[in-house]
Amino acid sequence: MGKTLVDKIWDAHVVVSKPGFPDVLYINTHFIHEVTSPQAFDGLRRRGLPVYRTAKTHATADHNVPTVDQHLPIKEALSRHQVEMLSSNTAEFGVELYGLGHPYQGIVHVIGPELGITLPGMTIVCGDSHTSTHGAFGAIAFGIGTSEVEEVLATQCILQYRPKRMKIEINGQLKKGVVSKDIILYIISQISAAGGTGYFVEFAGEAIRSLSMEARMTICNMSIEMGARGGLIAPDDTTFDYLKGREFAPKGADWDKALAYWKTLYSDADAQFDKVLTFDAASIEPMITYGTNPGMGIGITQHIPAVEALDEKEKTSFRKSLEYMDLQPGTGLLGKKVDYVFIGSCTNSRIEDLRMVAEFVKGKKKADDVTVWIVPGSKQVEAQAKAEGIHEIFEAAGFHLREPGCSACLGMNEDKIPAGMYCVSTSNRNFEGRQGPNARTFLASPLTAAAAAITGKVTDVREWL
Ligand SMILES: CC(C)[C@H](C(=O)O)[C@@H](O)C(=O)O
Ligand code: SF4
Repeated sequence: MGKTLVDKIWDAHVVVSKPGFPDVLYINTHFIHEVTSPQAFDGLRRRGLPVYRTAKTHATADHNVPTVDQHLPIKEALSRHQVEMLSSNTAEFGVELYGLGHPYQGIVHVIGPELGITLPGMTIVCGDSHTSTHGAFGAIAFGIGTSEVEEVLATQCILQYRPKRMKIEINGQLKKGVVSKDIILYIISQISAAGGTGYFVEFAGEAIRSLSMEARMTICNMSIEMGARGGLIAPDDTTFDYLKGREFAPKGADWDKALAYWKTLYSDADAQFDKVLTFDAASIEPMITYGTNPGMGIGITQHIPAVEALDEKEKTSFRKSLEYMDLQPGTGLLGKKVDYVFIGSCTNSRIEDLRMVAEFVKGKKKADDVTVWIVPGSKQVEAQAKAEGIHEIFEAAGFHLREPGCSACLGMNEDKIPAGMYCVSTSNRNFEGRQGPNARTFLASPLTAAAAAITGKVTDVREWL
């Protein structure tokens, strides 16, 4: 019987496998950032251990960094401390750091792919749930906890049970105004924020194949928001073209050898999945969330469900969620006033996202009472945007391209959405307090966010295209 892609990669990395125990899995690449690494380094120090493979460990500062005046000392004491600890720990243990001021600095899930560190067939971990992003290259990539970060730093291996495999096929073609963020918000709205629990999800089908690498990353990034352990997409020519010539990608004869292997990385035609779901791309419209988990999403023209339409057990959390959002069941969101627009995060802060926004806002002005934050995913994205004149289009529209970091995706740095305010956000989580205490989040695509920046309201971007 054939193998799934997940099994092919898994089997190539198992060091020890014993029935009834987790496998010992070799890890090709370990990304670290300032939030989940300090205790792991403390643990190494306590045990007197070095980092086993420093060259396979890559560090960046992203969560706690400010997104203006990065050349000045960080104002918030806790954030400053976290970032300083990453600098001293990486220096002590010999790990290269792309810290503030470095031309490669950025959100960990943006810099791995753009530097060609993330490659097909790899096992990749990071003490961060959205490590699933790297699965877009046909890699097994998943988030781990702080004690596992220590385990991987010390051994370059991790103990893991083999996951169940799910395939999600998106057939047909996307309609105008619908982009990859809408695909993933749609899937999660259909299967719920717990619908992928215990699975590694392979995304397939014509609509996925036709996506760029950056659009594929958006999908895999949010696979964990349906509870999955990770998501991945089989590599193809789009993947290989994206990787060729990148800083850390193999070169010359090494490239040819790697390419020959990468071409074997697909699920065999007769491979068995534990679950298969199929959706039609044409039935997806621009999506927006109304609640406090990413599964609470609707097509932009649709209405929030009525309470009566829900299961008894869902009703209480649904009511609580709408209370937090100060929204009424059974109503639509179109025309709802918006206070902030945040375009950024490891879901949607790459150059194609910024290009998409720039193309839409060119020649338009932002609404007077909306604050717009556009935060590139990395220094390289920022430099590219400037080289293309994208920052000037933003300035003319009334907003400013900030400096790279996680920013308002989570309230862990200076960029917080004030209490009670509504923010259309291209990030991946809309939990209570996620963007700041009592802030209210509408998750959407960069296009839908750009439209809200111009009108100051929740808007159906298709009316403008
Ligand atoms: C801080 C970090 C551990 C966390 C995560 O794991 O995802 C953050 O990146 C997030 O998006 O909530
Ligand atoms: S951008 Fe947001 S989701 Fe991504 S790593 Fe940073 S905090 Fe987590």
